[in-house]
Amino acid sequence: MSHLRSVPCGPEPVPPRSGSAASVRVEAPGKVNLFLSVGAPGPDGYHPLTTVFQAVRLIETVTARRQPSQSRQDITLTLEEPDDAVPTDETNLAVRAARLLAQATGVSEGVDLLLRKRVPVAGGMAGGSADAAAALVACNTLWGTGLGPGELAALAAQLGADVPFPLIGSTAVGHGRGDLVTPLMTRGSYQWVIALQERGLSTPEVFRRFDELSGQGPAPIAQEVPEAMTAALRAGDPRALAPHLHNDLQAAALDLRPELAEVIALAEQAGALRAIVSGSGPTVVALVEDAAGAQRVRRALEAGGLCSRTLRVDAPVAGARVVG
Ligand SMILES: C[C@@](CO)(OP(=O)(O)O)[C@H](O)COP(=O)(O)OP(=O)(O)OC[C@H]1O[C@@H](n2ccc(N)nc2=O)[C@H](O)[C@@H]1O
Ligand SMILES: Nc1ncnc2c1ncn2[C@@H]1O[C@H](COP(=O)(O)OP(=O)(O)O)[C@@H](O)[C@H]1O
Repeated sequence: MSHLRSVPCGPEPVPPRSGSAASVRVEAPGKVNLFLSVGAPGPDGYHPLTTVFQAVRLIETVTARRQPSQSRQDITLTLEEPDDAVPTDETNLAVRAARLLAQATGVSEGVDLLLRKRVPVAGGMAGGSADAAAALVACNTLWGTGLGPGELAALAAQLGADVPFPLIGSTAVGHGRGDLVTPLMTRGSYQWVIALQERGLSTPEVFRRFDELSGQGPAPIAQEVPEAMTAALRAGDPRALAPHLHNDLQAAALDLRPELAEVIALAEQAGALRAIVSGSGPTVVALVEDAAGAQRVRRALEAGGLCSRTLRVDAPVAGARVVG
């Protein structure tokens, strides 16, 4: 089913705009879920969510380059740093995004995409979704297709539940599959220590385990984000936010990867305000008060030997935007 109603889809291909830029570079952020309430799956297999996304300073970069006019008109993707875990074919979310935009707008031009990844792959931080959002914005600019934010969001939702959020970034509430996003007013900056795992977790597998663990059905989904959480975010108060961090998928992720419970415990013992699994995991994110706190938590995690790497990032940051 198409979610896109107002995009021109006529049979006439849109000719390339002469004189426009040869390349467009776009940055888009990864995310953490500050709150994730999951309901029972619907007939399409998708679970209704009430979630709070926060965009973190782990930035994906997609550069869209115009192809020489005599070349085959195609969509190609190259990774700046080759990674076996990231496909470079038609299944890459950035390629799917470019193709969907071309189809929706009748563009016949190709594009070469160059992708620089900084978000851990299959880590529950929506790196692939950020790539798709960045590719939509980059190609919309390169091709001069002129879709507005609402039209891009509708295409994004067709690519994946997590794709609309990196278009807007900052902090937002997600409903539906997580694709219906509304910006949330927040203040201040939040410091996170990110504990990475060598091996990712598959999102569908985590949702499946969630269903298994829920037996007769999960607890009713939270219809709204708890007021205490939105108040803490409005106040810009990480101490007040910490007790309200919540992830319904955490039990499923811990069931699949029991060692993550130790990662969480280590981070909290080292002084993190709170540590939780990010989205479907296996990345654990620890909210810390300041740089000194971050350093203590990173040291403890690295000494514990239960994660492959740690990073320190701040949040929130802006959504997909053209740079350079
Ligand atoms: C769990 C979350 C939380 O933000 O993020 P990640 O931790 O994976 O980044 C998201 O819901 C993931 O979104 P995303 O990764 O875009 O999901 P999609 O590609 O649309 O769907 C992949 C699969 O996940 C399951 N899925 C996804 C979203 C949803 N609301 N219900 C689901 O059941 C379905 O099995 C679906 O086939
Ligand atoms: N651009 C992309 N970057 C990363 N993974 C991608 C991309 N396109 C498709 N994939 C596939 O999607 C899977 C999950 O991607 P990712 O967005 O990194 O994780 P998550 O869904 O946990 O946030 C990867 O294992 C990979 O096979």
